[in-house]
Amino acid sequence: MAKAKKQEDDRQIIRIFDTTLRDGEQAPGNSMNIDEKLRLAKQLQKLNVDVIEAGFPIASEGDFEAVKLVAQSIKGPQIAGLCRSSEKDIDRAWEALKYAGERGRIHTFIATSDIHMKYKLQMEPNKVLASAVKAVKRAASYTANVEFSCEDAVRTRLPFLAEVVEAVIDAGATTVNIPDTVGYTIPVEYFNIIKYLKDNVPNIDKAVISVHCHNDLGLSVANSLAAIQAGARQVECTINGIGERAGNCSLEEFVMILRTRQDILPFRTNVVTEQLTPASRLLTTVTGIAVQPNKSVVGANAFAHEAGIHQHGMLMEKSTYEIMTPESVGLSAGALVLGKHSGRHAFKQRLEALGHELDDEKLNRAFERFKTLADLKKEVFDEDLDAIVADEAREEEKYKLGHITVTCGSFAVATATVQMEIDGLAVRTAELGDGPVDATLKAIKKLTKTKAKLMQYNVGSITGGTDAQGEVTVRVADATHTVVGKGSSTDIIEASAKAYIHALNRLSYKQRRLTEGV
Ligand SMILES: CC(=O)SCCNC(=O)CCNC(=O)[C@H](O)C(C)(C)COP(=O)(O)OP(=O)(O)OC[C@H]1O[C@@H](n2cnc3c(N)ncnc32)[C@H](O)[C@@H]1OP(=O)(O)O
Ligand SMILES: CC(C)C(=O)C(=O)O
Repeated sequence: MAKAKKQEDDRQIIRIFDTTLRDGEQAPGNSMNIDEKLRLAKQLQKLNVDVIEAGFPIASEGDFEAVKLVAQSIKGPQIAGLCRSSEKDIDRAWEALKYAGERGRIHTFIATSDIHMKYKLQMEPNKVLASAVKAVKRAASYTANVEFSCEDAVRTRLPFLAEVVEAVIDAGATTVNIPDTVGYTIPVEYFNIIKYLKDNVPNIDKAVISVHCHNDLGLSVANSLAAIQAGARQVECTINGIGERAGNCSLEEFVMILRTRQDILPFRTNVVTEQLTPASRLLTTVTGIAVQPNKSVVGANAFAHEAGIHQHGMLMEKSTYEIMTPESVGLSAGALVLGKHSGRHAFKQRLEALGHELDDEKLNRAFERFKTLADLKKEVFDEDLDAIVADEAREEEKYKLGHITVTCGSFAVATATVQMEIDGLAVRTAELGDGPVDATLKAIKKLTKTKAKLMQYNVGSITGGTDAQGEVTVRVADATHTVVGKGSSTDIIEASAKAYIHALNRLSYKQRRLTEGV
């Protein structure tokens, strides 16, 4: 026992820097409002990540407020905000981050590759170097917690990269990030870049080396792993691997590699891995973007054994086909079955285990919806609960669905009568359509007078069986924003209406903030 504990202590800590709320948000359809960022930040706190990058404060008033709120509310992890190497960005970042005190981290960056310096920044290398040093000094005048990133480090000439790294450490950077901004490198090359810096930058040990890998060639996790083997001690990653273009290194995959291969990897993280599935689900609930079923660690099939030979092996001895347990990533095997006889305590406890915290009013409404659903379905699954919470957690809704009546059939023209509340006023109309869903959405479009376009419509079922809830996801765009809306119900017409109204509410929220300059 003591020996195992000693081995655990001897393993080197890899700091987990979560950038779901910043780089993760940079993927289309993933942008989050202030309340959503705070909900996710609370889950990241439970996950016990070391750093939460909460946003890019100068990007908008909304992002500024979100970083500030996260800095004020979250205890434990450090809170970072990203900024360019310019005084106004850095000053603005600190205005939001100062609420986290010593845990506030200014993360400033500038690109160092020839291609970025020449075409994008249109700056000579010596000017970029001077700008990096000036930025770090400015940031260090506010806090000792300064991270500097050499954007596009992987395509940077190595001697210049080493020169920049040495200079920013001298200027006060305590973490230096070597990003693979465009997801271009491969493990052995990345290992050599980190090793080169370890061997050629005299003051390198005064800072933590961080890595930030994109997934354009599907190598972000493998590259992050190679980097820690070469000496990096912070890994930047996101829940579900979301992020700009093909995304970032997936937090759950990276963390579970270190946990599962303790036999050959002398590293560990502080992450509470049992919170991984709740974190993944909460993100899906917030963005409305599902993870693919075969996604490692958190996909719906990650622990599903289909083939007879596998099932036989599992029945004899789980380790024949299971390299990590579902419980270790927070899948609640053996949890209480929720159904129409369940009470409020079990319901609340299960929601909390899934990462959902609702205030009393929302909890009561969610509980009522759960009971209604339990009357319709034999068993209520975790996925059903996620869908209920997704509906209840919504804030400030302009549009509310009342009733829908649909007539349709092989010989009938589909007709939908929809009743809604708009800003508290009851309104009603009827429309014909090419099928009941089309008629319903047309009626909603008419009532809301929206000019937004429905770009995508998908319907699926949350669980199996003909009593399963249908889950509809829509993508809707107006002139300035694209949003995703989700709705669920055992009736797919109602699920469609809910998804469409959810998207219109999100657009209206964004429009309001734009008009208010937030
Ligand atoms: C690799 C990454 O993920 S980097 C982070 C990406 N995230 C974001 O861009 C956040 C969202 N961005 C925004 O809201 C806006 O782009 C803002 C507010 C940051 C800037 O907006 P604008 O002032 O309109 O500039 P715009 O985005 O069009 O162009 C970027 C400008 O910053 C400059 N710039 C880019 N990176 C840096 C840097 N690290 N340091 C200093 N200047 C930089 C560009 O050269 C360009 O300068 P110019 O306006 O003098 O030509
Ligand atoms: C600014 C840095 C950290 C970044 O996001 C990237 O290089 O991809």
